[in-house]
Amino acid sequence: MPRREESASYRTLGWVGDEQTGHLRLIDQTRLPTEFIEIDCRDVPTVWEAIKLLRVRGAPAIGVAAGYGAVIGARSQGVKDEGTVRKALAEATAYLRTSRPTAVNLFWALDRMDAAAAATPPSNGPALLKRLLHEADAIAEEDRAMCRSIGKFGAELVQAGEGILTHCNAGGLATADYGTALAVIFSAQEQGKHVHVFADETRPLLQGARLTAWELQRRGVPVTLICDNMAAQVMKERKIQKVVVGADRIAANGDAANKIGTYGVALLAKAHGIPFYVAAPSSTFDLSIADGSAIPIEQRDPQEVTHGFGRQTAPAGVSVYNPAFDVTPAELISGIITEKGVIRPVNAGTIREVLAG
Ligand SMILES: CSC[C@H]1O[C@H](OP(=O)(O)O)[C@H](O)[C@@H]1O
Repeated sequence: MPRREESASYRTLGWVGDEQTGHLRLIDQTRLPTEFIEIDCRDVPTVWEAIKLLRVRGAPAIGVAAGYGAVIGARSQGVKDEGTVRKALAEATAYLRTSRPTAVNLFWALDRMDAAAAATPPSNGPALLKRLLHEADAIAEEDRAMCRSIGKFGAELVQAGEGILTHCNAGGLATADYGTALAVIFSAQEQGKHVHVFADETRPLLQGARLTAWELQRRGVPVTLICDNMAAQVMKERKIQKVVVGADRIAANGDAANKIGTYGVALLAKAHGIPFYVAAPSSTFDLSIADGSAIPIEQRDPQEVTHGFGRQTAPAGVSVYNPAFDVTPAELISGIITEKGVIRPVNAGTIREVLAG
């Protein structure tokens, strides 16, 4: 049963109860900003659907949701027999891997859940399930800590009074808490360095208009919403001194996949001499791929484009191209703000050095 509640401080998602009878609770982000609805996920298909339909979204938040989804799946065929729990976990993680292809955090989290089970010596079903919930909780807690550290390092780059442009939503809603790109802004604000944010609405699903503007308003950060096609003009008018965005998967050389439109913003920033930063935790790096050409780009339902805003906005049968992400080459990125420090210049060597730190 959905819960309607506008709490002063919200929790994007989290576990409620114990490992045997508890469940995942998450804000249904498709209902924001007009409705604050939380949904309780008690089976794996509900978690899968929540990820697929962006009820929960944002690379780190998807990873956290997948971790808890693995716990729900592991107990789905009974808890008593340990072999049954192991088999159910494997089926659940394999299924959750099919929900969305681009955010590497999904696969990173599910790998962690599978590895936690493999590293747990034979015991019994309840003990294994408790261990799995512990791992899912650790993924969430680590993400909270990484976001605050990203905020700390990122805020050092911010000057009071700057105009900062961001694209899509890389706020608390995209993570376990506090965000990545928005963490930079929240942390700067907490240090008394107030900035003005220009938020791209981010078609077709409007994460910027619906979610970033909502988050910033709630925290008292001045925000101006712009259409995606206005970014060049606000840069030309010298309203923007910095761009900070999130990421869904960063290759070993620093090429970064993020919401569609990010690559264009990076090109505009370059053309206007504006620093362009990516903020992402180490769990968003995929060092198994050399460059961005290997990042799978999700293709989404054409109706997201033709039936946005609650009405049909294109002729029936029109051909639609709807990639959900694009890849910004490392040479357009001034620095990558991680929980371990700022990677700059951005290249395979500096990435290895900072992530190893
Ligand atoms: C902090 S990662 C946020 C990242 O995820 C978003 O994609 P989606 O809304 O489709 O999950 C977007 O690329 C954000 O930058």
